Amino acid sequence: MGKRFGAFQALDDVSISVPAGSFHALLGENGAGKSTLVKCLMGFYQPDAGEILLDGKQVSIATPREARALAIGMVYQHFTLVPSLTGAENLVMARADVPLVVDWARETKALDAFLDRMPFRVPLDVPLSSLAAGQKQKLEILKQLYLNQRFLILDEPTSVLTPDEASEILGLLRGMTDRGELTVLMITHKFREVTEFCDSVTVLRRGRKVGSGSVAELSTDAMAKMMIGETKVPARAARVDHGATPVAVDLIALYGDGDDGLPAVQELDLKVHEGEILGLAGVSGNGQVELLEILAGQRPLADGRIFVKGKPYTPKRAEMDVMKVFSLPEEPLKNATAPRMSVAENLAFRGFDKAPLAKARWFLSGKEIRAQAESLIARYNIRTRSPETPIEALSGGNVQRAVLAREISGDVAVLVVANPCFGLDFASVADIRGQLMALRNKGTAILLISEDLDEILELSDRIAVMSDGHITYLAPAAEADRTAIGHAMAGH
Ligand SMILES: Nc1ncnc2c1ncn2[C@@H]1O[C@H](COP(=O)(O)OP(=O)(O)OP(=O)(O)O)[C@@H](O)[C@H]1O
Repeated sequence: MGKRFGAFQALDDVSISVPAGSFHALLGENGAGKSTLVKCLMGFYQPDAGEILLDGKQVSIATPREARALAIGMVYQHFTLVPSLTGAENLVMARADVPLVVDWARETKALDAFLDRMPFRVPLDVPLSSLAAGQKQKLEILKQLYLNQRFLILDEPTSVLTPDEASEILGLLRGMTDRGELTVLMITHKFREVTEFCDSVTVLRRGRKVGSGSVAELSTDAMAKMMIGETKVPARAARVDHGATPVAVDLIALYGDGDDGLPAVQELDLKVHEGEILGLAGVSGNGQVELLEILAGQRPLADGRIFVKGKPYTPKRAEMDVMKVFSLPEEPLKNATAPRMSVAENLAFRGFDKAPLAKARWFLSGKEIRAQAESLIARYNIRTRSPETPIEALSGGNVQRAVLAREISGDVAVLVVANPCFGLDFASVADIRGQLMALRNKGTAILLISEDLDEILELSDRIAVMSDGHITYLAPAAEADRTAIGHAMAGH
């Protein structure tokens, strides 16, 4: 298969073969071409070279609808089901032949019979929004099985799950492939998932296939080497001991509402000191997103007070600018970029109205904006064809890197980040975590919101847990206890 975007060869003569009933991993660094490959298989893109053989027969897949008719389905990193509908409604509505008037009594019976044949169950009678992340992801998979998809493409399916949930779901899928009920092609950045659940692996680098083989015969090191070639993983800056430092951010009795109008952040108190990483753990959906949005000025504060370096702080652009408060939200393409604007323009959002990017505060200097972009692209290793490329054309990991570059490249007093390494390959994870540590060492106060407990344990000076909108646990990292954190996360 080959695929070009303009002059850029995103996939170059890549062949991959997935035997029926096997579990195949697709590995590669950010921008390697993994999504492009599966989008060609799903009919989102048309490959411009190569062919697809299904059960030995050549097929053409012009649209996702045609992929679906061939029993090829895909599960994404983020949830795609409708939160306000129940599981049953989501499943039935996803069908191509959904009738004008649904006979719910009949459908419920049919769904029950369907669930009886499945290796796992999910409550289908409650709105999706009331299910935990693991349950939602199971339902995404059940939906594909309900639609009779027998070749499942999973794009980093465990990013939003806890390690236990991830193991459970991959274990169940592995059981189905072992019984020959399913064939799986999974994009992942986690070597553990490859070694524990997959039979074979293909590795892409810069659009080309650089290796493949049976998992049993490949070491993690060999796979890592194939992914990044001779590139060196940067060594992490050591944690500098600052001793006691002043409070940089003081959050006092914060309240904020969620999208449903119900309180999402409730009586939240938290301090982050200069030169400290405060790790905020929690199961997703406990108010972390809303807290970040309040601090980033994207959601109104219902009540409470925020101080930055002792001064009252209102999260508006002008104050962020003066007090040097920066943030990286989840899903940065959606929440922190203008997708169709160029990489250079997106990188200029923080400073476009100031010298040197603007002259006399009114006239933007295209030359300066481009020069700044070129320097950030080089420094943060953002893989883009040019600074003028729309940011939505970058791979997921590179969008993440671009937004981080914009937020952390200047003088940063306070940084609020949510899942900064989401979807990044292992070398980029090391790089970004190193950058966060270096910022902390320079004195930045970092509030690190993450669903990855290992990330929190690795980076934080102190660890807090957020549950049901407020802080339920707080301890210095050296004294933090995994079990106690787990209990606090579960709301005990
Ligand atoms: N629609 C598009 N237009 C232009 N270029 C694109 C488009 N989609 C992808 N690309 C480019 O193709 C390359 C491969 O991107 P792809 O999304 O396939 O990478 P990936 O391996 O899935 O990365 P990640 O792990 O970050 O998701 C990237 O350099 C990207 O910028």
